[in-house]
This record gives sequence, structure tokens and C-alpha cells, in this order.
Amino acid sequence: MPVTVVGSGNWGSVAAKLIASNALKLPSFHDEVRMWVFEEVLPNGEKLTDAINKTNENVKYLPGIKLGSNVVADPDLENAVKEANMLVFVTPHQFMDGICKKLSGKITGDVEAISLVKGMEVKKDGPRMISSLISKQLGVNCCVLMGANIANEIALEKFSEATVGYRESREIADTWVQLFSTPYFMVTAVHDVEGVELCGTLKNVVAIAAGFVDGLEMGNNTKAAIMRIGLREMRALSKLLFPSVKDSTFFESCVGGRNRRVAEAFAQSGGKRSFDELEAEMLQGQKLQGVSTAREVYEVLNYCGWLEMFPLFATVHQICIGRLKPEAIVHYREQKVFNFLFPVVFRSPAIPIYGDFSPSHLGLTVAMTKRAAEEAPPSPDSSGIGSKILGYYRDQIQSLARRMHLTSQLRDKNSLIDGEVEEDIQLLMKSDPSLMKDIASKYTNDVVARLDNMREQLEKLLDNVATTCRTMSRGEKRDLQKSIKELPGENLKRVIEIIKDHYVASGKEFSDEVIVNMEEEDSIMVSRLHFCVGAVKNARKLAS
Ligand SMILES: NC(=O)c1ccc[n+]([C@@H]2O[C@H](COP(=O)([O-])OP(=O)(O)OC[C@H]3O[C@@H](n4cnc5c(N)ncnc54)[C@H](O)[C@@H]3O)[C@@H](O)[C@H]2O)c1
Ligand SMILES: O=P(O)(O)OC[C@H](O)CO
Repeated sequence: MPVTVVGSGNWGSVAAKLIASNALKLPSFHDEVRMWVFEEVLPNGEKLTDAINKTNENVKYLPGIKLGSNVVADPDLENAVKEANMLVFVTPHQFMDGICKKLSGKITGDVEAISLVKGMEVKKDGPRMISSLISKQLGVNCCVLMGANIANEIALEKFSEATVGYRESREIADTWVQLFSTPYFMVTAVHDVEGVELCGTLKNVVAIAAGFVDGLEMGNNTKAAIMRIGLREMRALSKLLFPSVKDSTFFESCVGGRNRRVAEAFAQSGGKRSFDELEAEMLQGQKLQGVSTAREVYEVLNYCGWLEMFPLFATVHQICIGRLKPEAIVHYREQKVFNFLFPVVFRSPAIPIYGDFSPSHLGLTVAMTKRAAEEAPPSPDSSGIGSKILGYYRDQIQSLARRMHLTSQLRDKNSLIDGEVEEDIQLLMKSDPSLMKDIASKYTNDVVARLDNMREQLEKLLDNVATTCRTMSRGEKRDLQKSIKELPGENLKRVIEIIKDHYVASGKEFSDEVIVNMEEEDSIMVSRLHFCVGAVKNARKLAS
């Protein structure tokens, strides 16, 4: 079987080297391995392709490493692929659409493909992984190969491993395993294309986050925490987009690599130098995937309404585009809690709506700090049981929200859900509408009851947290008063509710004309108002 490698960057060249050594040893593959080269003219005026064929080295993207005498560089894409029935795609993901368009309709016969490309495309109807772009545009089956694979280390034959993800045939996957495996490069196969591909892709966003932490010299604990949280978001997002993704697929590292290195330099410059500038200066033609992947992931999250569920991914993108400072990489949690929590509370139909309200009715005489919007009053157990409980309920609500979203997608024609599931539901709706109605109403009641229950628990939890907060100073309370006066009408309803609940719980009389003297109010109520104002400010910041 003739093999062609489409791409000849850093990893593309190493892939060609691995394949070339096996092609010579294994009888089922042709000895000669073609490598398509995006033609460039080197500073000495020589064409890159000519230099590779003359020296047997990719002098620009992998200098100092012999590729194998059976590697033939070819600058003509169509010519490079025309004989092959095993195609290995390995270029930066932003070029894949153009490459597939050029090859569309030109791939005939019994051809298998594999993608080593880390990245995704975002279309109007959702994300598309590069393997499906290849499959759809070229009409071929496409596996993937991903791993913690820093190309330069594999080029030096340091031990590494990778995973082939396959969709259709185990036999084809095993052929790819054979083609790539060497004593220093261990390859295994799993029946999970999307899981493997998303791991490789999303890992680059986490690597950017890890680079920020390194650039700010935040230390190993912080980096480990960010990587762990990143892994959690990788897993959650992969499962949301592709429910078939397997947990066992999630292992990667982001301690080395270009994404991490350039992000480190970005953070060291305080975000003043752009990624484009640093990429050009530090990588000399090699391409980062993490920054564009962060943007693509952000687009998907934004489109699906999932931004609050993936605060680390969202934060990485906002840092990359300069909307947030690199230091925000460790403040993503506050955004997560406040932005998510309060909109749920605000929107709950269980909250009574009050009539006309103006803050002056409250006669607020004391206020809290303006800083309080960003810095919640310090709680003695911020790393202990309180935050664990808060995390638990937050996770519960998030998982519920995810399920609700997926359910709503089932009714959406542009669904990201597998077509088969949609078809089953359509069929059931036609054949047994009353059963469908019963299931839907049972599910809705269940969700509403659970949301109500969680809301109640959250209210109790917030009261507990507020009990442990220190008393606010007069200045802080004054600032809170000012902030409350500036709140939009719909948020003021929530302020009234907090005050009313408190008054009722402590047996005090409450009417529309009640005057609240913040200095005399207990600290639980003041803290609750403080949390509420902070949440509104954060939500508005994100929306602006
Ligand atoms: N380098 C690694 O350590 C490594 C490891 C695993 C996976 N990957 C992934 O492999 C993929 C390819 O990365 P790489 O490291 O081989 O490339 P690279 O970043 O080293 O090099 C960039 C490549 O893009 C080519 N190019 C530039 N402009 C182009 C255009 N307009 N059209 C087509 N090609 C163009 C260049 O000629 C060069 O071959 C990426 O998705 C990357 O994430 C890289
Ligand atoms: O050097 P990076 O950051 O592009 O990462 C390369 C590979 O993806 C490492 O697995």
C-alpha cells in the first residue's frame, strides 16, 4: 500500500520519518513515502522541497534529523496523493479546509485516511472535527492519531505513546498502529474517534492556560490545579458534544510544547505582545493551534449557551484576545459561580415579582465596599467545607443545565445530537404522541422539582456562607448602598426579595415602604446583598 503524508511541518516531518522506517520493514507498505510540502523559498533562495530531497532533512521545520532516504518531498498536492491509498493528514488545522477543497473529487478507489491534526472547525450548525471534515469532503473513512507527542522529542527517539481512534474497522486501525509503531513510539487503538480527537484538540487550550501560569510564575500547585480543571472541562465538553466519548481516553500532558511556551511569553509581556507577533518570532513558521482552538471552542460555547459551564476555556480565549489580563487565569472560578448562580436565581419563576420599586424607598443609609463586587467578604473556610458544598451544588446545577440543553436540542433541527437519536424521537412522536407527552411532562416536572430543591439548598448555603463573613466596615456598606442604587430595575426586585425574606425569617414587619438602615441590619442580610450586587456586576461585565 502506498502512503502519502499531507503536511511537512514539525510533526508532519516526524510522522514521515516514523512511517518511512516502517514502510521499509513491513511488506504490506510501499517503500517510497511521499510527503506533500507547502512550497516555500528558503532565505538562501532554494526551494524547501528541493532542499528536503537533496539533504533528506526538513531544514526549516525539523533541522538536523534524517527523514529516511525513502521519503520523497512533493510540492504538488494532487500529484502527491494520486497513487496513495493511505493518506496521513498533518498540517495546522486552519489549512485543512483549503486542502480538502483542493482534493475534493480527486480521491478515488480504496483509500483510508488518518488525521494527526489537532483542532476543529466551527460552522453555523456546530463544531466539526477535522476527521469528519476529511471524511465528508473526500468521501473516505478517517481515523485519528493523537497523544502527548512533542515532535522534536519523538524525532530524537525519546519514548512516547499515542492513540489511534477509529470509528469503523478495527482492522484498519491496526494497520495504522503498525505503520506508526516503533520501539520508541508505542501506539494503541481505541474505538472512540471523537474522544481521541477532542483530547488532542482541547489539550492545546489547557496548554495555553498552563503557559499563562508559568509566565506569571504562579508555581507548580497552581499549574497542577489549572491542568486538572482543564482536564475536567475537556472531558465535560467532549461528552456534551459527543456523548459516545469514553472516559478512558482522557490522558494528556501540557508541560512542554509550543502552545505552553508562547503563552508563557505572552503572560511575561503582561499581555502587551500579541500571540501573532510572538508566534512569528518564537516559532519561525511553525503554527500554534491553541489560540485559534480557544476561539473556536469559545464560539461553540457561546453558540450553545454553555459559556458559564466552561469558565476556564472561556477565560483562556478572553485572555488571548486581550479582554482579560493573564492574571485572570486563576480568577475564572468567581466568574463561574456568580455568572451561573445568580441568573438562575433571578429567572426562577418561584420568585415573586414586586410592584414599583425605587431604591430610595429603602432609605439605605449604610453601604458596602465597591471592591466587594470583585472580592467577596472573606470567609474563614473558603477552601473548606463551605466551598466544597457550593461546588457540589454548582456541579449539580451545571449537570442539570447540560441535560436540559441536550433535551432541548432533541427538538432542534440543527441538533448537535446524533441523527439516529433524532430520528428515533421523531418516530416515537408520530407513532405514540401521548407516550412522548407523558415522558416529556414527567421529565420536565422532575427537572423543575430538582431545580427548586437546589435553589432552596443554595439559599441555605448562602446564608451559611454569609454567617461566616466578617462584618463590613461603614465605608464598605456605603459603597454597597451606592451600588444598589445603580442596579437596573429587574435586579432590584431580587434585592427586595432578599430583604423581605430576611425580615420575614426574623419576624420583622415588611411593607413596600420599609426603610432599611444598613448599619443596623444583621451581617447575613448585608452579605447576601453584597453577593447579589457582585453577581449582577459580573454578569453585566461578561455580557458587555
Ligand atoms: N509539532 C508538534 O509537536 C505536534 C505534535 C502533535 C500534533 N501536532 C499537530 O500537528 C499539526 C501540524 O503541525 P506541525 O507541527 O506539523 O506544523 P508546524 O506548525 O511545525 O508547521 C506549519 C506548517 O504549515 C505549513 N503551511 C504554512 N502555510 C500554509 C498554507 N497556506 N497551507 C498549507 N500549509 C501551510 C508550513 O509549510 C508548515 O509545514 C497541528 O495540528 C499540530 O497541533 C503537532
Ligand atoms: O507544541 P504544541 O504546543 O503545538 O503541542 C504539540 C503536541 O500537540 C503535543 O502533544
